[in-house]
Amino acid sequence: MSQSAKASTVAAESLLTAVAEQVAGAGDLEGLTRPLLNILQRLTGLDSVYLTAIDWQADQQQILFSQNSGDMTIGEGLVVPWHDTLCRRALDENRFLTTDVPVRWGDSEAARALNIQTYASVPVKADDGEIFGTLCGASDHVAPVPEGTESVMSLFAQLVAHQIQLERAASHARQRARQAEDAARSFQGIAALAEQCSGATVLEEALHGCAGVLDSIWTDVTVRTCHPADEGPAKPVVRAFMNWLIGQQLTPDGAGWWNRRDDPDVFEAAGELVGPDIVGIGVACAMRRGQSAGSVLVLARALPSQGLAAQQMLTGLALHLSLLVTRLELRESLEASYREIERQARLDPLTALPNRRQLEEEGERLRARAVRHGGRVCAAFVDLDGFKQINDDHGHDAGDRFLMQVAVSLQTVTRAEEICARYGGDEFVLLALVPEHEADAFHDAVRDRLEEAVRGHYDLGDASIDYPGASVGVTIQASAEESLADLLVRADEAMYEVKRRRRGEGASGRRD
Ligand SMILES: Nc1nc2c(ncn2[C@@H]2O[C@H](COP(=O)(O)OP(=O)(O)OP(=O)(O)O)[C@@H](O)[C@H]2O)c(=O)[nH]1
Repeated sequence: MSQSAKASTVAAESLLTAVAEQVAGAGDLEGLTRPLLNILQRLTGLDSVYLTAIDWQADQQQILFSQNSGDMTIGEGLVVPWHDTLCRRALDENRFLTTDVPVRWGDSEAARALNIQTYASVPVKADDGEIFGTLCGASDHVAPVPEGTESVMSLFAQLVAHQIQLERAASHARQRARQAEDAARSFQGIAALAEQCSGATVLEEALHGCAGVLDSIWTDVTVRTCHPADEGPAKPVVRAFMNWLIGQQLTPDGAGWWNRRDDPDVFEAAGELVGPDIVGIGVACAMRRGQSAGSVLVLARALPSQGLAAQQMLTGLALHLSLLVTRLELRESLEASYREIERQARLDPLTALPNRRQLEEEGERLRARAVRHGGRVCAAFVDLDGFKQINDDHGHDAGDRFLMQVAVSLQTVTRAEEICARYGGDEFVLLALVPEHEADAFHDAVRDRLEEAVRGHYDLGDASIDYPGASVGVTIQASAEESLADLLVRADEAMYEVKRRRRGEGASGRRD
């Protein structure tokens, strides 16, 4: 091997060693590129060597890293229109080296401005052929670029392209990881929102719970709740949102995000609530028959990082709130039905007076009051004399009409603290609380009151009758301990005593 061949082999080996060291130690694109530019400049002797990036969409080329010597300075960060560059011309002509730039590419303003005479350029290409940028060298004089420079620059360009691809892959992976984290947070958030809605027994409770969840997962937001019943400060914003939705002619799913461009007026209203720096407003409404029954309002000073997921989260929340409203409505109407059934079960269907079951419940309450406050329970048994005859003479319907009118009369003379019930057939019972020292007077007064109430003229449809009156038996508890059942038995007996007397029978007559 000749001396010069030996020398060039040694130079090539030391160059490769230097490059290998730089590549191994490079932490990022800059850490790789700067030493490579340094080696390249020493190797070529060109005034400026640099790496560029091409933005194909913006039609621009930018100097990323450069190394300058002599009079030529190609500044880092410099951006030039791509179509005017020497790189574009070199690429188009597939030309590595040009030593007569002013002659060949005299139309390039950038080359004229920088006074470039010699120019070398290789593309920095991804594996799939995408051109990231160029690796270049330039001098303001005719520079004798050594043989083999093109291969070295191509090798360097490959190393740079490799590094760019690595960094892009890493950035892509980081982005995917962030998206996965965001998605996980969204799912957790939606699960937490669903839990708030499924556990709530009133809408306001769910609205506040969900507002708390959103507040904890999103930063830079103010979360408010709004309910039609409250005239809270968020109400104008929510109303504007609903109008906006209707204006969009969307099927309102009750959720949305919008920005200042969508409706500046809404942002004015929001600004008055929490300050002017709101960039986004989100609303999730509990929908009831196309109207908002209540809402959660998000006023964001920075859009939640979840982006699209943030919208989905509000849509999901609106759905859960709307389901809750439906569930609560169903429960309410079920409860109302139960209450009505319960009420009906305590009423006599013909006269609408309390029936025997309710009489017994109320009677026990009266007994308890008698024990607490002193006093006695008074029971008055009313049996309509000759009722069977009314049925027989005028028919069952007329008998019904008679019973209903008697019930109205008895109800009319029943005082607020008393209870009057249909005990069965043609029997009615009145229960009252009597102060102990008034027992005797009350006994006669209640009997007279009831007899008087029942006696009189009745219009029974096809017929009318003058009814002479009922048998009324009145008893008062012997002591506060006497049971209601015993009291009613005694009242029944007293009534029969009266009935027997009224019939003019002997005292030993028994009930038929
Ligand atoms: N129209 C009608 N009749 C009823 C109703 N419930 C019971 N009755 C009738 O009421 C009558 C009551 O019988 P009684 O108490 O023996 O008849 P009464 O003529 O009043 O006899 P005394 O009590 O001895 O005076 C029976 O004929 C029952 O069929 C009802 O809801 N409507």
